[in-house]
Amino acid sequence: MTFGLFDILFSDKIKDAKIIFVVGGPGSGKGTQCEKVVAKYGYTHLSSGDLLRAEVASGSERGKQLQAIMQKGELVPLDTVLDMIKDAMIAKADVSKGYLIDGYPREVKQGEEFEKKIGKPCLLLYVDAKGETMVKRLMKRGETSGRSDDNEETIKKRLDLYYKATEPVIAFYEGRGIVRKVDSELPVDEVFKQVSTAIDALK
Ligand SMILES: Nc1ncnc2c1ncn2[C@H]1C[C@H](O)[C@@H](COP(=O)(O)OP(=O)(O)O)O1
Ligand SMILES: [Mg+2]
Repeated sequence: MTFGLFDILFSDKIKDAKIIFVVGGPGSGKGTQCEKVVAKYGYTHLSSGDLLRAEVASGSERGKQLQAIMQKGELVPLDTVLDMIKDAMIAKADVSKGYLIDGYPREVKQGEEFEKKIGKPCLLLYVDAKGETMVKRLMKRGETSGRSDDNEETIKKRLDLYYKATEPVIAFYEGRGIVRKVDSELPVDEVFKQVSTAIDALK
């Protein structure tokens, strides 16, 4: 592996910024909590799903390929997501005190690649809700979200993939002692109290 000057400058810029992974099933409430963290702490919120959907909306060739993958409820290629996150982080490097990386890593390998190319997370926020709760919320969100993956068939696939691929991510970082679980069965503001406690504890 080689490092260019650009990479060195990048790591220098973000080395003091906190990196928080926000992990939880589809519809668990990651986006909802991240918005509140942005408002209270001024962190930069980067949702891998939103970045990908923006690429789809641009109508680019890459966007068309991504659309097909996401509609099936599958994971898009690792390098694609990581490049997008990195570009978005660079764009905010001068102003950002911290980054909320929402919906990434989806699998252990993605976490490892992120650390190699970008840096180490100081916290993994585990937004936990029951499967049935997530399905209910997604079906409701699907009424207005316009998201092509908020339909019953795709939701089931996304949940299966979450349990299979993403739960091991939580176990992986538990080994490092940086996981804080919040109970997202509770009302939004109650969940946010738990989120705040976890963030306030960061040095
Ligand atoms: N604690 C909570 N109680 C009730 N509804 C919640 C909730 N957190 C989120 N929601 C709602 C808002 C959305 O319509 C839906 C999914 O939330 P989201 O933040 O978009 O989830 P995610 O980003 O994890 O997919 O559930
Ligand atoms: Mg989301």
